[in-house]
Amino acid sequence: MIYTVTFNPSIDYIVNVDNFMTGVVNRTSKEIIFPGGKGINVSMVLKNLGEESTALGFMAGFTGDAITRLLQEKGVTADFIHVTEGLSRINVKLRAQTETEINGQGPKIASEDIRKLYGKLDALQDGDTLVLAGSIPDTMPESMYMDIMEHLQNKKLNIVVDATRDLLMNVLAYHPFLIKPNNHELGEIFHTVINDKDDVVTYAKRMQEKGARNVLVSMAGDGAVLVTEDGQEFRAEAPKGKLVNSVGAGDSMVAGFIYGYLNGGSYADAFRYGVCTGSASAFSEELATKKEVIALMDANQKLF
Ligand SMILES: Nc1ncnc2c1ncn2[C@@H]1O[C@H](COP(=O)(O)OP(=O)(O)O)[C@@H](O)[C@H]1O
Ligand SMILES: O=P(O)(O)OC[C@H]1O[C@](O)(COP(=O)(O)O)[C@@H](O)[C@@H]1O
Repeated sequence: MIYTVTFNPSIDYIVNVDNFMTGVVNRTSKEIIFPGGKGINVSMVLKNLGEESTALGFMAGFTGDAITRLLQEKGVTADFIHVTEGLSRINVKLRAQTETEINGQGPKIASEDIRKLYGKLDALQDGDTLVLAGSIPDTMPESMYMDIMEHLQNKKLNIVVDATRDLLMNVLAYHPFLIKPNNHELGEIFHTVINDKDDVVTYAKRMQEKGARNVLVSMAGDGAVLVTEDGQEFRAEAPKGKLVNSVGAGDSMVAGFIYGYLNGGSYADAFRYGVCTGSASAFSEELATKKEVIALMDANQKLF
């Protein structure tokens, strides 16, 4: 089974504003609402690819109810813990001359709620995949994902972590199966600017030295790099296409990687599916469908 955990789900409010200006009233030319948050996006894309998963995490308030309902409509199995203080986030994605994101803080999660999550995680069995993805409300310790990995360390799980800074760095000692920073996040960790794929490989290997098993680094329109625990190295340019909505492209890549790994059985398959699923989401308004992913893979065989 695949489980995703989203500590901080969101409603993604994506607005287009032509000629956006600060300090005045702007009007939208288009607006869309999607359920979001990294683990939730992974679950939704897995569903599109035909792979079942259970989305775990925390919901609060009317926004939490709306996210739960939207997921139900999409047929995603979810088992969220409802918390009482605060609201699930509304994350604003402003598409104007440039793209700007404003991501909220999220509700208060009490220690009793964390105990409930551990209760659900105790049902995981050897061979399961667990995705810990996204930020956590800022009232929570940066050791949160590490604590979960420590709690589960006696089970043989493939744990995927998509997080930034200390939340990510703290888990490395517990040998996550996969981490997926983007090139900017990877550079930030080492206080450097990453310029090209050679740099990406260098710093991805440093993440392996710190404990990560496989490191997938996404580079938006510049493609991706994967270094694996068995010493393989994969590089790919991104498929070419018209960028429509990049929100969720990284999460789609994680879903594609898991799907490719579980169904193809090799890191080469995982990488190919990861890149094409990320790009298929970037090229469409909504998250990638299986048809879009397959079409992109067929058209881009030379990239891999
Ligand atoms: N403009 C784009 N053109 C083609 N592919 C893209 C584009 N943006 C994202 N992708 C695909 O999605 C993957 C993840 O995107 P990225 O923006 O790096 O993730 P994140 O949202 O986590 O920063 C990329 O590696 C690439 O395969
Ligand atoms: O938990 P964080 O880091 O604030 O990110 C949450 C946001 O990231 C997303 O999951 C999209 O992530 P990606 O574009 O990196 O795939 C949105 O749905 C959500 O608003």
